Amino acid sequence: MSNLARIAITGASGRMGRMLIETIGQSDKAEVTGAVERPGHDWIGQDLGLCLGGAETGVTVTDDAATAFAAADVVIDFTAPAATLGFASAAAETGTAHVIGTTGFTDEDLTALSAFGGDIAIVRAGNMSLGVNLLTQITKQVAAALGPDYDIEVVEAHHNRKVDAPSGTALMLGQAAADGRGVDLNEVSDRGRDGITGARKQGDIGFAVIRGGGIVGEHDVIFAGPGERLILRHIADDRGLFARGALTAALWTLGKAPGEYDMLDVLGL
Ligand SMILES: NC(=O)C1=CN([C@@H]2O[C@H](COP(=O)(O)OP(=O)(O)OC[C@H]3O[C@@H](n4cnc5c(N)ncnc54)[C@H](OP(=O)(O)O)[C@@H]3O)[C@@H](O)[C@H]2O)C=CC1
Ligand SMILES: O=C(O)C1=N[C@H](C(=O)O)C[C@H](O)C1
Repeated sequence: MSNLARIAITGASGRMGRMLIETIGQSDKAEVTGAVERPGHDWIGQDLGLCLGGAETGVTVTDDAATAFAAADVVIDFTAPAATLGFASAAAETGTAHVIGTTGFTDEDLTALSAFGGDIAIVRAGNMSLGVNLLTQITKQVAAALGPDYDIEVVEAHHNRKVDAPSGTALMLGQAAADGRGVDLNEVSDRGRDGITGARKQGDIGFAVIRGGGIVGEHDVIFAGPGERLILRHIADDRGLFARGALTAALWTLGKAPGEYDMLDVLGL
């Protein structure tokens, strides 16, 4: 019997789903034992490897999440908010840990997700990379050190297929800046400027969004002060970065008590 961690992938045909399958395929610690797609998807009932244009894997793509999750130790989920809520419920039913990379949740979604942390280990992060999670810590530190005459702006750029804005990463960085300043992000965030907006309000944390081409993910945190600007930047060069982070998180959940965790917990930052 294999001692590899058994992983189910949701949204298997998506950009991140494919990258996760490739990354886990190269790992000597884990294997893909389940692949889930939405009902009616072309891949349902087909062998996962053949769907991806490779050799047969023996894993049949399914729309029955509960059955796929029951045969796995952990689910890795990069899909969409409504889908992830359903998958969290199924994972809680089967007692399977859930690693969530999906972004674009509302506050209500996040409250609903939290409830499942009582049943299973959930790791959720808007960005699974070491660099971005380190950057949240640095952002918090810089925001705490600089006074209110340093305006904080978060600028993010992504590919033209991305459906949510600002990105999950931008929101993590904005939250870190707000934490550093000891303020509530909801009260200071400025997320859309157009027309006669009036002057910038001191203390606001602004968000600006660029969408185009195949940009994997770029984030700047700008501290614009009197006579100087400090810019903290992260650039993701390829999606394998996020998949490797998600695999690290998945392996970390093995044997973990139920609860809500993030990548700071996983990475020990
Ligand atoms: N945390 C991180 O580090 C990262 C997070 N992300 C986030 O991950 C998410 C996915 O990104 P990406 O892979 O680029 O997006 P894609 O659109 O390429 O992939 C999403 C996949 O999820 C599937 N899906 C949607 N709803 C369901 C459902 N109900 N049941 C089963 N499958 C479903 C889609 O299927 P269909 O095509 O049929 O809709 C698609 O295969 C986004 O929220 C993105 O922001 C991305 C990269 C890194
Ligand atoms: O949709 C993406 O592609 C990405 N989404 C995440 C986000 O919303 O921050 C992470 C990464 O930047 C890529």
